[in-house]
Amino acid sequence: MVVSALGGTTDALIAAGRSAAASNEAYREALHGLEQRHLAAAQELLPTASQQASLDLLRSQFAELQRVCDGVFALGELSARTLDKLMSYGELLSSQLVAAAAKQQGLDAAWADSRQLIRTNSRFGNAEVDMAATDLQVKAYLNAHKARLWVVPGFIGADAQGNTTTLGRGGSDYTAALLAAALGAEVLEIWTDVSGMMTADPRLVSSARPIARISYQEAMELSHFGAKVLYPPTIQPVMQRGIPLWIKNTFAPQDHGTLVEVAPPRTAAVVRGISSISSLALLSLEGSGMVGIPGFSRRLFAALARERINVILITQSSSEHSICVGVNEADAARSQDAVDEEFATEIAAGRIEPLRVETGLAIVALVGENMKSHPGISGKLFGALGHNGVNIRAIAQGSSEKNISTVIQAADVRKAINVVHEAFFEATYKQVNLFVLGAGNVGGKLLDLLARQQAYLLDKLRVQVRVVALASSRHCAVSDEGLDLGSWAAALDAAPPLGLDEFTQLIIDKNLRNSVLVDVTATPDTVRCYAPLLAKSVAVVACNKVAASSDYAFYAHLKSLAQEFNAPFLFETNVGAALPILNTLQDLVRTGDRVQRFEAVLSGTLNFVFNHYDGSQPFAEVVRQAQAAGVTEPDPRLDLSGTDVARKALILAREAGEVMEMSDIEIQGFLPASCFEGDVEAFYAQMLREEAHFRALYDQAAAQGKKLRFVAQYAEGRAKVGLQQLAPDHNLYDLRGKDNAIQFYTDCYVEQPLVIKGAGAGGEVTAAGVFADIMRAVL
Ligand SMILES: NC(=O)C1=CN([C@@H]2O[C@H](COP(=O)(O)OP(=O)(O)OC[C@H]3O[C@@H](n4cnc5c(N)ncnc54)[C@H](OP(=O)(O)O)[C@@H]3O)[C@@H](O)[C@H]2O)C=CC1
Ligand SMILES: N[C@@H](CC=O)C(=O)O
Repeated sequence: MVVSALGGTTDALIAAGRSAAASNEAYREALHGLEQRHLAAAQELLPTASQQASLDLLRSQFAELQRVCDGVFALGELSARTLDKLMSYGELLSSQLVAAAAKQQGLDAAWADSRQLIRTNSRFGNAEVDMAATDLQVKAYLNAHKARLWVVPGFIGADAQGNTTTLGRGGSDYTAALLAAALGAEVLEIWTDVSGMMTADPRLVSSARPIARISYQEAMELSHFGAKVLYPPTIQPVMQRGIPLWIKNTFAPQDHGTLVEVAPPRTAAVVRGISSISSLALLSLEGSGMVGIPGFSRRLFAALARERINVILITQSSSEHSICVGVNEADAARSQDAVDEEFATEIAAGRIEPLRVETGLAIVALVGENMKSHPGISGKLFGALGHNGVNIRAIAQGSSEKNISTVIQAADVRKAINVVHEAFFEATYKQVNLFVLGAGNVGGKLLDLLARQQAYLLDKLRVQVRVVALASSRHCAVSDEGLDLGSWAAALDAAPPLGLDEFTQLIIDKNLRNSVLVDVTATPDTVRCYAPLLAKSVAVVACNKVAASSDYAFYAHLKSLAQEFNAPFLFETNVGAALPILNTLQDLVRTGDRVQRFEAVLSGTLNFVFNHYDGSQPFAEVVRQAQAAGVTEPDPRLDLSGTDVARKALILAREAGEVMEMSDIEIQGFLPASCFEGDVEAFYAQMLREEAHFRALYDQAAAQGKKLRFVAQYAEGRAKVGLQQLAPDHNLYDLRGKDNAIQFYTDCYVEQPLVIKGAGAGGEVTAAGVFADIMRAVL
């Protein structure tokens, strides 16, 4: 049984040593606290009658420890050798206590000093183990001494001169593995405080889960990074002897834990886990003077090795123009000096550049032995990162394909590791983070719809939709866990205001995976946040038509940002609400078809009005009913003037490939100009006064058995919108309620048009269309 120190002891001993070296007498107090803690542990562990020997032993060892620290205090210096000696007390004390307790339990137990077992070199602080000597010492010791249970301090060893050395933080696991290997143990169990190796660092990924079985190679790859469940060197000794290694949780022994073995059974998951390492610096040695000349890499690595700088990742492009290595950020400055000195002549001659050092980086890596037989793994990895705006600075993959490493900005690690985890672990749900602007007619319906569908999405699609921020023009509610959609209105009412720029910055700063801006306002203000968000790979879903019908240059800029940054910019509901009009048009264009012309009824409001108005009640009253039914724009004059239809015609023409501005659309209005003087109430009042005008329009059409329809027409680069009287044989005659309809004539649909028809306005259907766009953006 190998024992590590009581929690926090090693750190406390280091701190005590450092204060002593800094002439700070606080070390005495610290040692006293540690002593009390160990004495209390002894009293708790052993029966009163048999405590004395252990208490005496502890006191004498603390007296020794005190003398060592007094020496450090007197000298004002803490050497690596003395620090190793200081640190060793943690394990020496705890293991002697455990040995005493084991004997008390009636076990045939004995304590062995690992300094007599583990032989190392004299590199104090992180000594290297002499495996052969250790093997011999362990066997010789156990042959010479007899006990059924040996209790041994972990973490420490001794050099050939008998000086105490340490094996690196977490080194108790390593001690156990060395002993298991020397003894040819049947199994090695590591009892720790987590239930095994996890698919990702659980501090970063809440859905990370324990890995039941894993190969030595995979465990080695995972143990280097992230949540260090296992001290990395631990695996080597047991792997060489094929000794199975269990990682179990002391606090949940019933949990399965992780079995590390030669060949775990194949599972559906080709990726076993995802590792991450922060505080990385990328060193780039570049220059045309390197191309085709052997020896540059040897000199680069030798310069780093001389400084004892550990290289974490290596990559070189086939052009040989640059070599790139990843090192610990703490080693960056020393690396720069060492490499620039090594290549001083070539740098002076301009053959290579001084070493370029970039800090603030991190590695996210996929680990899995089965990846080698599966194409598409790296594609999926890069796709998942790319879709979330995570820029990959460097890539490394050996031909064994056990590990695919990507170097990214440290600020992106949490997002990156989560999207990669979502992409590779089926049982994991995908988290979608919404930032919603607008909670009016459509916005409110959307939030209620999300509330109703949340459970379905989680259960059936494994998608967790969260509204992280919700803003109206006066309030903004934010919740990192996602707002409770059952009470969004109360949360919004109680929330403070937030400006649009701050709202935009909030989305960028949160840097959450699968982020979507949802614009369900009608204002021109909000569209200014689209470009900065798309440039951060945040998807934009808008039923607000302002952006797509603004200046062509702005519309085209947003479309190109969406393409460049892999961020969907979706606005299906801009035309016909949830009817699949824009998606169908995009399919036509994508497949090389060309729209020759289209004819459409695109205003739910006007269709509602002309379907309900027959002179039996005032025209203005029917418009009010349309507004009450939620089909009009917040300002109904946009509908009645034909502007809303013109915007839709413009968006359709642009999506068909036309470069067109709003001023190119001919709007043939049918309302007297007087209706547009004043505010919305004045508008209604004036329509009432103009009732005769509307009655005349209706009567003329009805007299010929025709219906009034406000029609948008586009043909060969020209578009117009206006009121028409349609006969019963016209495709756009037979429309109910707030229906929209469009007929496309294209190179493929020459005689019989492609017709799309159905409810084309209203809060519910529009909300459903926005919801569909959100899903399209993230799935
Ligand atoms: N109705 C329909 O059938 C269809 C509608 N649409 C589009 O849906 C959009 C929304 O329409 P509708 O829901 O009726 O409009 P509403 O007027 O009912 O709601 C608009 C919402 O936007 C909020 N808002 C306004 N300015 C800002 C701002 N600067 N920042 C944050 N929030 C803001 C408003 O807040 P506050 O209450 O504080 O002012 C309100 O919550 C429109 O663009 C419309 O064209 C698209 C297709 C069909
Ligand atoms: N006000 C619009 C709503 C959808 O865009 C309409 O009437 O069609």
